[in-house]
Amino acid sequence: MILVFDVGNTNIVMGVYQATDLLDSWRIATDKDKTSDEYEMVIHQLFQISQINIKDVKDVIISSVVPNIMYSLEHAIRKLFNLEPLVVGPGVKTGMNIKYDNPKQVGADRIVNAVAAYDKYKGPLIIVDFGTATTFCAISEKGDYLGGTISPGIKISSDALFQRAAKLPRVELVKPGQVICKNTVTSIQSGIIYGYVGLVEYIIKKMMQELKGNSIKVVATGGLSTLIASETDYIHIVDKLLTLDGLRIIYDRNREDRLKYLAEIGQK
Ligand SMILES: Nc1ncnc2c1ncn2[C@@H]1O[C@H](COP(=O)(O)OP(=O)(O)O)[C@@H](O)[C@H]1O
Ligand SMILES: CC(C)(COP(=O)(O)O)[C@@H](O)C(=O)NCCC(=O)O
Ligand SMILES: [K+]
Repeated sequence: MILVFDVGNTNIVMGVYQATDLLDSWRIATDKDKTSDEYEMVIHQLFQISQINIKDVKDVIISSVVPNIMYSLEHAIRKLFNLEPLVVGPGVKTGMNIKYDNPKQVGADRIVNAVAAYDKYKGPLIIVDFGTATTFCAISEKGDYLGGTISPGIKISSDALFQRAAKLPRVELVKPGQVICKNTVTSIQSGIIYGYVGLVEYIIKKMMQELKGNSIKVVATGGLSTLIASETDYIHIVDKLLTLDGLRIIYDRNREDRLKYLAEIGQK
């Protein structure tokens, strides 16, 4: 059994895998103020609620785009599982060729998504992750990570409006049904959601032109993927488990090195 962590700017998503089966998954808020003891307590409680034995976890892999919570989280993991987690980054085999100017600069979550999507759906591909930011990533037919775009996420875009315009309220992110709206709340919902659909369709269209390939699949993931995918034909697949599955796949690609490491710490 392995435990995977996807640390995003809004949420930490955890999953427990037995071979390729996801036994359970949990979502907690990313909180830079939580101490290692607090993370330890929350993780411990989640295992108890799901009736999974902590001792059955043989290894841990993390992908993070939030450096400043790693100290607390890794410390909690060391205490709970008695091992040093594998952190996706330089030195970890992903099996993917990263064609970014500086490959170290790409968010680990984007690489993990790309590994999963290429493994599950093959290339050429466009991956859209509706997280705190919305990222688009292009993957070639032979599986190279080509790069992409980063836009402000749906939730933070609407929050910015609420924070900066005195008369505008915070709204629930639901579709108002029509684009011409007759009150403030639905007008904001319309502008944010239908406006966002426009952003998504235009970026996908431009990416498809640059990719030039045929039958390019578009896969969406992240908290708000269903909301946008339900409004456009440009998104072909919604896969909420993309990042967790990617972590499981990357773990497998590093399994031999990890088994050596685990044998070493076992001998201590
Ligand atoms: N299951 C869900 N249903 C609806 N909205 C969600 C869900 N999970 C997350 N969200 C919202 O989607 C946005 C992005 O979340 P998430 O994908 O977890 O971001 P990140 O990966 O950046 O932490 C957040 O505003 C969050 O509140
Ligand atoms: C773009 C991101 C902020 C997305 O993070 P998320 O919305 O999943 O929290 C993250 O992937 C990141 O910090 N990337 C580094 C910059 C880059 O990918 O070029
Ligand atoms: K994410």
